[in-house]
Amino acid sequence: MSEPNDKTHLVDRITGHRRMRRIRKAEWTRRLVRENRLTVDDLIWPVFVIPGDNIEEPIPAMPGVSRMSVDRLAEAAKKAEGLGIPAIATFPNIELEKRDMSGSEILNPDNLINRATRALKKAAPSLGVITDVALDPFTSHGHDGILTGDEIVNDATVDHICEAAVAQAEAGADIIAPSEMMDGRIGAIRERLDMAGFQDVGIMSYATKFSSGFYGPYREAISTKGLLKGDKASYYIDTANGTEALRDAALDVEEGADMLMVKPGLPYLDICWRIKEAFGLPVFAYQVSGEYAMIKMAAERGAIDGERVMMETLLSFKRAGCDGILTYFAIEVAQKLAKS
Ligand SMILES: NCc1[nH]cc(CCC(=O)O)c1CC(=O)O
Repeated sequence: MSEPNDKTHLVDRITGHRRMRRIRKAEWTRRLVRENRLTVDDLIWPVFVIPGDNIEEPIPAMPGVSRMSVDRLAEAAKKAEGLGIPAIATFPNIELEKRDMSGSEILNPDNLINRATRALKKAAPSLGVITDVALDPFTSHGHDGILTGDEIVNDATVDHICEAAVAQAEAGADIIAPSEMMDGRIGAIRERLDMAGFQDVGIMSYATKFSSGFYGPYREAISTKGLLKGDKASYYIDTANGTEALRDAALDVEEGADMLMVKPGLPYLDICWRIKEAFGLPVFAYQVSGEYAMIKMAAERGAIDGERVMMETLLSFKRAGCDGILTYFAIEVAQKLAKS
C-alpha cells in the first residue's frame, strides 16, 4: 500500500524534478522567458485601391477592410506612417473595361497602381511602397499571365512583367513583388531594373505561392472572382509539396531576390521555417484574405476571441522564423501595440 504523499514522489520520479510549470507560474517569469515578440516593425499593410475620388468601399468577404480611392489611400497611409508601420503593399481593382487578354493596362505609366504609388510617396515619404507585378488585376480572364488558348505562356508573361516592373519603379515603388510564379522572372526583373538604372529597387519574391483556396476574398476585393476560368494550378505550387517549394525558392535566391515570401501563411508555417533555415534571407509570410476572413468571421459569430487569435497567429509567424508579415490586421495590430 502506498503512503498518501507518494503521488508527489511518483511525479518527481517521472520528471526527474524537472517541472516546466515553474517558469509559467507568474506573469513576470512568463515575460522574462518569452522567446518571440511581435512589434510594429514586423508589419506590412496590404491595401486595395479603386479608381475615383473620396471613395471607401467595404469588402463584404473581409469585414473591416475597404477598397480606397487614391486620395483616401494617401490619408490612410499617413495614419500607417504615424503608427510606425514600415511598408504598404498595394493591389488595384481597375475598371472591367480596362482589362484585356494580355493585361496591357499594367504597362500604362499612369495606371491606378502607379498613380497610387506617386500619391503614397508624396503623402507618406517614409513609408515603403511594395507593388505586385502580376497581371491578374489587369486581365479579362483573371489569370496572372498571358493566356493563349488554355495555356498561361511563361516567357511572354515574363517580358510583360519586366516592363511593368520598370514602370512601377519609375513611379517610385521601393520594392517590386512578383506574385505570378512564372519561371525565370526574378532574374529577368533584376536585369531589367538594373538596365533602367533601378539598382536600388528591391525584389521581394512571392517565392512559394501555393495553389490555395485561401485567396477567395481577395478575388472578390479586386473583382476577378467572376472572371477567373479554371484555376492557377499550372503555375502556383501544389499544396502538398514542401520540398518543391524549397527548390523554387532556391532559384529565386540564385536569381537575386532580396527577400522571400511564403503565401498563404498559417497553413505553411513549415515552409516559413524551412526557407529561413535554408537561405537565411529575410522571410515574410502573407496572412492572406481567407485567413483574415476566417478570424474575423469566427469572431463575429462568437466562436473565438478575434483579437487574441489575431495576435496568436501573427506571433506564430515570428516563431516560425519570419522577419515580418503582410497582414490586413496591420492597422489594428499597430494600434494595439501602441497602447500596450
Ligand atoms: N497575383 C495574384 C494574387 N495577388 C495577391 C493574391 C492573394 C492575396 C490574398 O488572398 O490576400 C493573389 C492570389 C490570387 O488571386 O490567386
